Formats: sequence, C-alpha cells, structure tokens
Amino acid sequence: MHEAIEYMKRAEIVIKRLLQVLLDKLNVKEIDKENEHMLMGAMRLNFNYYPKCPNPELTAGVGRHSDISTITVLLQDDSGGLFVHREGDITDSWIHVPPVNGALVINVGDVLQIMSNDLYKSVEHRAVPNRNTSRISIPIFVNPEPQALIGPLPQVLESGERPIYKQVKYSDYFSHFFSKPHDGKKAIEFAKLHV
Ligand SMILES: O=C(O)CCC(=O)C(=O)O
Ligand SMILES: [Fe+2]
Repeated sequence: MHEAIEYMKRAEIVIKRLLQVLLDKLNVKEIDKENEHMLMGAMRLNFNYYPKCPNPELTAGVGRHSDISTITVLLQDDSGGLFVHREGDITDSWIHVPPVNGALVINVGDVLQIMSNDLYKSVEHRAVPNRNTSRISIPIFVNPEPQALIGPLPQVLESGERPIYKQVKYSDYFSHFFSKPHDGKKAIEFAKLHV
C-alpha cells in the first residue's frame, strides 16, 4: 500500500511534465488550476492480472478499446501481451509493445483527443494473456474530475478551426463507456458533434 502511494506521488511529477509538453503544442502555455482539474483532477491506479493460459486465442483478455483518460501511464512486467492498433491500414494490424526494463508506456486517451480536436489521437489497444507466464500490468489512468466539462480547448479553436466535439460532462462520458462492452473507439462518438 505504501509503495502504491509512493508510486502515485512520483508518477504525478512525470505526468504534469508530460501534460505540459503535450499542451504546449495546443497553445496552452501554462497549466492553471482550472486546466489541472480538467486534465488530471482524478487519477486511478489499477492492477491487471492475466493468469497464464494454454489457449490465449480462446480468451478475451482486455478487448480492443481506447482509454477514456487524458493519458495513461502503464507499467508492465517483463512478460508482454499489450498490442496497439495500427491506424490507417486496410487490414487489421496490431503491433506488439515489448516490455522494456525501466520504461513506461504512455497512451493518449480519448479526453486528450477531444480537447485537442483530433490533433492527438487516442490509441486503440488490447491485451492478451500468455501461454506460459502470468502477467501483471499497472496503469495509472489520468482522468478529469467527474464534474469537469470536456470539449475542444479554446486555444485550439482560436485559429477558427471547427469543433469536432461538443462539451460533455466527464462523468457522463465515463458512464457511457462502462455501460457497454469495449468496442474499439466507438465511445468517442458520444462526444461528437454531428453536423
Ligand atoms: O494490460 C495492459 O497492458 C493494458 C490494459 C489496458 O488496456 C487497460 O487496463 O486499460
Ligand atoms: Fe487500456
């Protein structure tokens, strides 16, 4: 428990730095308190356990989805099992994300895609169990506060760009996502302006 708290505290420093760099490209030069509530008002540490399985092809693992976070910081052990979807291919192709000792995987989530009006794209991914070893992965989901309104940032729309998304309350987006089985990047449709 103590280690988990310590990990979150240290990760928070890295997360703030990452968000500063990502938001700088969106013309947000400083992350004020209000933005902080929107970007990282609620952080969740999860533990995923995938027991070894003689027939991984028969299991669901974690089905294809994108995270509904701003970003996700993922620590994985050395067994492997995470795949990301290659966008734009005609065939469905998946790239294995090999475990690298001491490295964290950073996923862009739907919230950052929405706030950036599609400049950043959330990454579709899935995880499968291994035949011979069990696997543990530990994501930190960096989420907005439940009450936060999520939409394209004013700084992004300043140039006259058309908003692709409307403002949605994060808790509504969250409930929508968890009301159905994972289904690729379908959840983001919930926030789309259909004009
Ligand atoms: O186990 C993994 O590597 C990824 C798990 C995942 O995608 C999730 O928890 O959202
Ligand atoms: Fe995920």
